[in-house]
Amino acid sequence: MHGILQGRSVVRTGARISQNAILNHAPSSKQSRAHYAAKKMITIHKEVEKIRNMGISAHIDSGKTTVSERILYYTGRIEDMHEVRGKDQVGAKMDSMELERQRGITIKSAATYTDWKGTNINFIDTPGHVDFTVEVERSLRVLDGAILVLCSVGGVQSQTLTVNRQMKRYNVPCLGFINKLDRAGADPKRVLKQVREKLKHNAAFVQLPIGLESKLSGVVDLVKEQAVYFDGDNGEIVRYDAIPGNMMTEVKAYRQEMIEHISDGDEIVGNMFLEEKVPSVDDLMAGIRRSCIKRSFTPVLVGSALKNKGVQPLLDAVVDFLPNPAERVNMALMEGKEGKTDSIHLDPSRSAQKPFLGLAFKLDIGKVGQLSFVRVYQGRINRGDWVWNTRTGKKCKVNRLVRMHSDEMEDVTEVFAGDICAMTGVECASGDSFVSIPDYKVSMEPIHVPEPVISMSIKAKDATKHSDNFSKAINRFTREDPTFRVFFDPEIKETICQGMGELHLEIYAQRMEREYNTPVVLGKPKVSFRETLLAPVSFDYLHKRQSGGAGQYGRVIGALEPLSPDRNLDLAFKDETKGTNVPKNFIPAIEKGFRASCEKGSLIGAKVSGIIMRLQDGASHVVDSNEYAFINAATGAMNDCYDLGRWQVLEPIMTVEVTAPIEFQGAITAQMQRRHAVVTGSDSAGDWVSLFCEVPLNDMFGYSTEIRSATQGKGEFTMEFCRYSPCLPSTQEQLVQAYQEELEKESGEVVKKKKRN
Ligand SMILES: Nc1nc2c(ncn2[C@@H]2O[C@H](COP(=O)(O)OP(=O)(O)OP(=O)(O)O)[C@@H](O)[C@H]2O)c(=O)[nH]1
Repeated sequence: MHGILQGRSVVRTGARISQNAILNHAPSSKQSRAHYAAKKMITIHKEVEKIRNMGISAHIDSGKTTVSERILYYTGRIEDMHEVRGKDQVGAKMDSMELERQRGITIKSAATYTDWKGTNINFIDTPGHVDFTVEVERSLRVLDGAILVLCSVGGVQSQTLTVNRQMKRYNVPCLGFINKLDRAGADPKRVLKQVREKLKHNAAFVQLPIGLESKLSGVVDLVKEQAVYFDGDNGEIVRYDAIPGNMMTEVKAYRQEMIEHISDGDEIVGNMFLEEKVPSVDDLMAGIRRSCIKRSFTPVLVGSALKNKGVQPLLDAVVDFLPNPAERVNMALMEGKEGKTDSIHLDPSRSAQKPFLGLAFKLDIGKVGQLSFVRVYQGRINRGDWVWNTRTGKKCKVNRLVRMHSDEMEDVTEVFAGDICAMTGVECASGDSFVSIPDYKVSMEPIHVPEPVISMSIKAKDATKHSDNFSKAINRFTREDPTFRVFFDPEIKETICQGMGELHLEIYAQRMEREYNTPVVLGKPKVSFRETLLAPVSFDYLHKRQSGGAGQYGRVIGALEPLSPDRNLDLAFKDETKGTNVPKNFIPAIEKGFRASCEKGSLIGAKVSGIIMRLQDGASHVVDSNEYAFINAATGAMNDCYDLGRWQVLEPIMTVEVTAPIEFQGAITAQMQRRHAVVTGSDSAGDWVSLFCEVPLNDMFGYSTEIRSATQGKGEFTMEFCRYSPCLPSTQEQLVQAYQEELEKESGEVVKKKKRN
């Protein structure tokens, strides 16, 4: 009853509004320039209630960049809209890199800010490919809310699960936006079901689509009970109208469902529900806001960014439901007594009363030098101020303070808690904290950086001509991206790069050629295996050299133990010595020797992890003990452990989702089984089937070609890192044998060279 009455009242409001069609954004050809110029002068120093820091995250190709482009257009930040991979060859604003525009994918997250109905929205468009996952990770670390974009056909996909985990890790509230309702096969109800079942969200529609696929004409706002249409050439005129008569029953049912879900997530609306009181529109709006911020309810909106439908209500929802910076609890670590750290609450007020604290979450090294993207968590900072890096203790001057608009910079003089800005002149690594007072020993928790899983050899095609540029490029890329690592392997005399996937490394190779004029050759991709210990092993090693010259003396006694499987990528060291047999000043040298020995294991020469060295005792000499002696003692102890311990190879296991027309289900299942997959589930929608599996990365090489040929080019797959697990005994045997042969070949060559000499 309630719903229908509300609906009628909206018919009147809608009719009134439709006559005076609201222009949320008016860049019609005549007005556009004046409108754009006026909008460009955005007030920066808003009160905290008028700020939103939000991200747009999703699985590959769900439409994040297209949504961002519409947001920029409707808020007057850009004059024209361009499509990702559009015919005009311009590309979307947020995909500013040439390679992004060419390939139609987002590689780097891009930040910008805009203004919607008086609220300042800072937002970051993030990549969808799992290879660039660190970009999503660090963006979500500093944002207060997010839009989770879902494709109305694809639904919840593998990368949606990753993004969802990342949001959970940083407790980021989100709105769901089911995009691409214009596509054939669009099924938003199925997607909502998946959001509930697979992502475990207490979610409900707050909008319903009016028509689907080619008949999509607008959306129904279930809270305010009105239809919303998007008129004009680019959907810039938002027209509110009465709900179509044929949708009344559906609207009533889904509104009731929405109220029930809000009640589950919000106490106040929940009590009204129990007392059978009818919540007003304001009650519902407030309830959605409270529960969305608490992450106990996820409002789901719908639309089609490409067809310009549903983006303005999405912006309204960002303002109405996502938190302002003061509504998030931000904690920092404070150095306490005796090396202990305490968690402290940060003050979100936009004033200079409390000391400044900012987190550098991303670096971009370009023409202006290092541009450090910083989220301000407390206090204020002015251009020209001095700041201290809490990790290095270094003091640096903020030469320039800017706000980013994709690849453009706009200078500002000061920023406050809640702002996102970029600074030049400050030296840092991504994840460093800055403070304005040197003895303010407070820093933000670091950003989670996933371990690289794949490696390839890399070299400049013309090493003599391009060695300088090659080093410059490597230096820049490794500083900007903590998941891209490069090192020289002296044994095989090759430079090795490691990353999150083949695409990740290929993109860097292409960027070297484009941006540094240095064509490079990549070797075959190799999996980054690990080695770990199966059972504890004790050590007692004396390193002694006391004949002639300065002596060396150091003895270490203790045990090497495996860590629990959930810590199989960690290395730990514990000093359990009592007394002064091993003087405390030599403990760091022992740890150094231990960690250096873990760089290369004895089975296959891979990194060693998942172990703890417990140092329990040892011995020293008054004259001959020094750091070097204890480093050697630790190395000797590790060599003994390699000989005496039982070791095992670990390999990266990937979560793989294969999608193909249903007639190929048998073929893709067989393919996966041949690749030692463990099938964890399957799902079908219409004529398509999705297979979910866990597969060793080592067995996934060449799969893109194989799936294409087995499914007439129709099948596709996505994969992402899941965990490291022990590899099959047969795989371990093969790897060990190959490593032994490699070693023999090398030592054979050494012997031959010596003979020739
Ligand atoms: N039919 C339809 N296509 C859309 C819609 N939104 C985006 N697309 C298209 O989907 C493709 C991917 O869009 P993007 O905006 O690049 O998606 P993305 O999520 O940013 O992509 P990545 O960052 O590479 O993961 C492009 O070809 C878009 O034109 C939509 O609402 N309907």
